[in-house]
Amino acid sequence: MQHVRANDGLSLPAALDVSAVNHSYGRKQVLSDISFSVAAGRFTVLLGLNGAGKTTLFSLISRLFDTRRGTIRIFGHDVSREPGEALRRLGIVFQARTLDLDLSVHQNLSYHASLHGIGQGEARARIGALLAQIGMSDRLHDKARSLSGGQMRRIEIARALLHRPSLLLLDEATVGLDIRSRAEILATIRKLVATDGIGVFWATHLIDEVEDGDHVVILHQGRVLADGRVDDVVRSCGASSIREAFATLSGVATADGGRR
Ligand SMILES: Nc1ncnc2c1ncn2[C@@H]1O[C@H](COP(=O)(O)OP(=O)(O)OP(=O)(O)O)[C@@H](O)[C@H]1O
Repeated sequence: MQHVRANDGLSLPAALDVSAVNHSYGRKQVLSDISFSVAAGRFTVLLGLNGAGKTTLFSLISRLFDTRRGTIRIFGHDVSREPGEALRRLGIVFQARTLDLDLSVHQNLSYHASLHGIGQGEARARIGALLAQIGMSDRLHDKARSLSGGQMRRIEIARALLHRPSLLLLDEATVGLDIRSRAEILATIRKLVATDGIGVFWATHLIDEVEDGDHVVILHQGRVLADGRVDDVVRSCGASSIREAFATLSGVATADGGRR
């Protein structure tokens, strides 16, 4: 594995630390000895083809699945031993749509706020601020089913931020969206990192969503092939771009079929 990350976490715990994690569905092993960390307050990309194991990894991090081998820590808290402490620091947007289509935007968000024990007045204030941030204040009372795919995604992002997590996980958040919506969502998330200091772990198979200053974890067939700053990973492969580095490491032409 190309492991080029400097020890940039210093004495602070990483936002996410995954150590020697394995996962199998029956006899089929889909994650093999996965280890990497995600620094606080930074945009880190989990890059891998469809089927690489990204969703499985997210299911383990969020504790949808039990981790049987290995450990996962969120800001130093083991998700198996201290799930409450770990998970309250985590916001997650899954690949599959999860809004209740028959409820309004407000109802979808306030239900989530109440699950996190946020009082009604505080929830109203946070919902107002988040909808303003994502440019959707005018849709508060609209039914979720009346929103476009990109708008639904933005509401899901707002919902994931309501309890003010320090680490936000997004699994293929731009899948199925047009180019403009993709760019808007990615820009919204990058801005969150820059202005609010939130750490983001962004899973994608689209190489054009990766920028040179990002950190990247390359996952391929259930194994971590590289982990570090994009420019360091590129250099350590003797490549001229992250696209070429991915091809060199995985033996597959590109993660996204060569799209630019
Ligand atoms: N419930 C399941 N039972 C058996 N195999 C599964 C199950 N879920 C996923 N897999 C297999 O595990 C491997 C990893 O799948 P996973 O969904 O984690 O990958 P991914 O990188 O998220 O891909 P995608 O972006 O297509 O969702 C694949 O080979 C997949 O077929």
